[in-house]
Amino acid sequence: MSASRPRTLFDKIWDSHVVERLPDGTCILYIDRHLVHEVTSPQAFEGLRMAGRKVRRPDCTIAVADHNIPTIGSRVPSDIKEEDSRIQVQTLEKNVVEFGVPYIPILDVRQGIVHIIGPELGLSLPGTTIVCGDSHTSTHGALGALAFGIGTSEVEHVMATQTLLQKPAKNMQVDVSGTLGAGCSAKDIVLAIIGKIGTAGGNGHVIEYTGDTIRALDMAGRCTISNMSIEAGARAGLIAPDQTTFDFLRGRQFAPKAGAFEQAVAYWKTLPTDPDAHYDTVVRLTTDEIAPMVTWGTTPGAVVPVTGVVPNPADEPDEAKRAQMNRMLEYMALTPGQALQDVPIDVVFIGSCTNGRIEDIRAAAAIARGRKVAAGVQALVVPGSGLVKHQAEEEGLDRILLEAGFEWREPCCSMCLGMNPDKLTPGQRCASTSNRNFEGRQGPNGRTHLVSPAMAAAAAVTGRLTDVRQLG
Ligand SMILES: CC(C)[C@H](C(=O)O)[C@@H](O)C(=O)O
Ligand code: SF4
Repeated sequence: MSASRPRTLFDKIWDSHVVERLPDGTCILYIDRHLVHEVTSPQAFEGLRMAGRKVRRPDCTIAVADHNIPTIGSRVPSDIKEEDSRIQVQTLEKNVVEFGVPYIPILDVRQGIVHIIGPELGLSLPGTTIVCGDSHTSTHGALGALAFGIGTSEVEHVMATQTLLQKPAKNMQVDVSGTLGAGCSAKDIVLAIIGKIGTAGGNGHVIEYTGDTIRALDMAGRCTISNMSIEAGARAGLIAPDQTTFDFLRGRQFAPKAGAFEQAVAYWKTLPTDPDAHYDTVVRLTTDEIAPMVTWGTTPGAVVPVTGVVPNPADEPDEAKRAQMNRMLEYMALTPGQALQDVPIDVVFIGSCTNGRIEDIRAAAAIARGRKVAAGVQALVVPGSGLVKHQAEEEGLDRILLEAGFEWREPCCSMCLGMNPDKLTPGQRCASTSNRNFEGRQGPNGRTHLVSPAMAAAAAVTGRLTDVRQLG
């Protein structure tokens, strides 16, 4: 492959990590960083054990438990009540010792959701390849890393070889331009993107997000967008590194230090897509298409501006889509034409690897300040990591939220998915800052409306889905 051909950011990272290209185009890619959690690693470690193999590069591997940890009460693994959860966490703690893998203990302040702590600790760096047995590994693409979610057998393969077999992806550009309107955030951008291209819109592609709206976002916002690339069907998301990225990484625990950092920046500056590089698919949005968004169905693409109404399946010409809409409305207990803002909610969840960063908690606290959670509503705020929690407490955000009647919890995936005690009960309706609204995702027969942190806080104080712009 000629080095002079204009290349995308994706092409550059890919080319620099190919160990071998097989005749059918499949490549063996070198993996720089392997993030490990308790859910998808037990069989992988077991496979190594059976084959008598080691983890080849423990120094490039780091483990943390996040999905199964309670956010309240004892966080000591042997105290976890649910058996599967307890076994997964205890198994991870046993495996990391046996295989010499660095591990962030649950009671360490750096513990948190794997996709929050990667960027936060400087483990996720521009131009690198990052994998994790978790679909939202796309998050790390916000720093200009090629980051894939992988399956458990691939987790074992990476542990054993530090490489991964991958077919090349197609390049997709999603360009967003304009100044974001009042009350809008990165979450609204990505929900609008998925609403436009659909949950299969990115199939087979790696999405690179470009445009002045993306450039203006801080790292938290960029992470939110890249995180949900997977909900658009894409293999990964990418945002070219720039000064915002470099400033964010400087001084972080695992980022290069001193002169090595400046050298790294010089390399990182060569990564952005060359002028005239080819994208297989291009999608453009302007901020005129973005309002505070809310999902009404059970896929992230079933989304409308909060000022909108529940769509009518009768208007959908495609029979299969119409049937799916009917099913979604039945599950969500909504009727066509109903105004979203009239929909009462029972629970609010602010957290997850999509929106569990300090900036998200600040946005929620700004709405909560001086207000009260509506009667009958349970509102959880779950920081994405111990460091986020600590920072929020330094800033007094916990007190603002507690005074308003929100619960302030310990870091974990929490109510993003029902793998720990934080679950919806059947029929409960939740305004959630997480990324998936699938049937039963937050608990059996729970109903999820995906929103931004500010929108979630607004729903908490009014007791219904609410246009945050009305709260000023
Ligand atoms: C449990 C894990 C494998 C899963 C994933 O891959 O994404 C989870 O994190 C999720 O968000 O559904
Ligand atoms: S916070 Fe949610 S989406 Fe993120 S890793 Fe945990 S379960 Fe998956």
